Amino acid sequence: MTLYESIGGEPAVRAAVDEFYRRVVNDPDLAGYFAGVDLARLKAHQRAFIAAAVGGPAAYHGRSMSDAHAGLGITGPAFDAVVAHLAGTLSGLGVPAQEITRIAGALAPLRADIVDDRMSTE
Ligand code: HEM
Repeated sequence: MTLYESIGGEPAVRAAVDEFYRRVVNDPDLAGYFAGVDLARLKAHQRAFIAAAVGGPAAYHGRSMSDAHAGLGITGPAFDAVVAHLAGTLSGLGVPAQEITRIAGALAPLRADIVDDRMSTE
C-alpha cells in the first residue's frame, strides 16, 4: 500500500491540499511569494507538492522546477518553511513521523533548483 492509499486516497489528499494551502498563504513570511499568482496556479502548486510527497496518481508534467521558480527570489528559509507546512499538514492527517522525515528528505534534492542563488549567502 502506498502512503497515498494509507492516508485515505483522494479525499484525504484533497483535505491535505486545502490545509497546506491555508497554512502557506497565511504565513506572513511566505504570503508575498504567492501574492498575485492566480488561484489555478496556486492550487496546482499545492497539488503538485502533496502528490510529490505522498506518491498519488496526479503526476506533474509542467515546467521544470528551476523554470517554474526562476526569478522568484526564494530563500533557503522560505523553502524550509514550505516543507515545514507540508510536514505539519501531514502530521495532522496522522502520517507517522518517520514517514514525514522520509518525505522531507525526498523534497530536499529540489532545493537547489528552487532556491534562488542570488538569495543564498552560503
Ligand atoms: C519541493 C518544493 C516545491 C515544489 C515541488 C513546487 C512545485 C511547483 C510547481 C509544480 C509549480 C508550477 C505551477 C504551474 O506552472 O502552474 C510551482 C510554481 C510556483 N512555486 Fe513552487 N514548488 C516548491 C517550492 C516552492 C517554494 C519554497 C516557494 C516559495 C516560497 C514556491 C513558490 C512558487 C510560486 C510563487 C509559483 C508560481 C510561479 C508562477 O507561475 O508565477 N514554490 N511550484
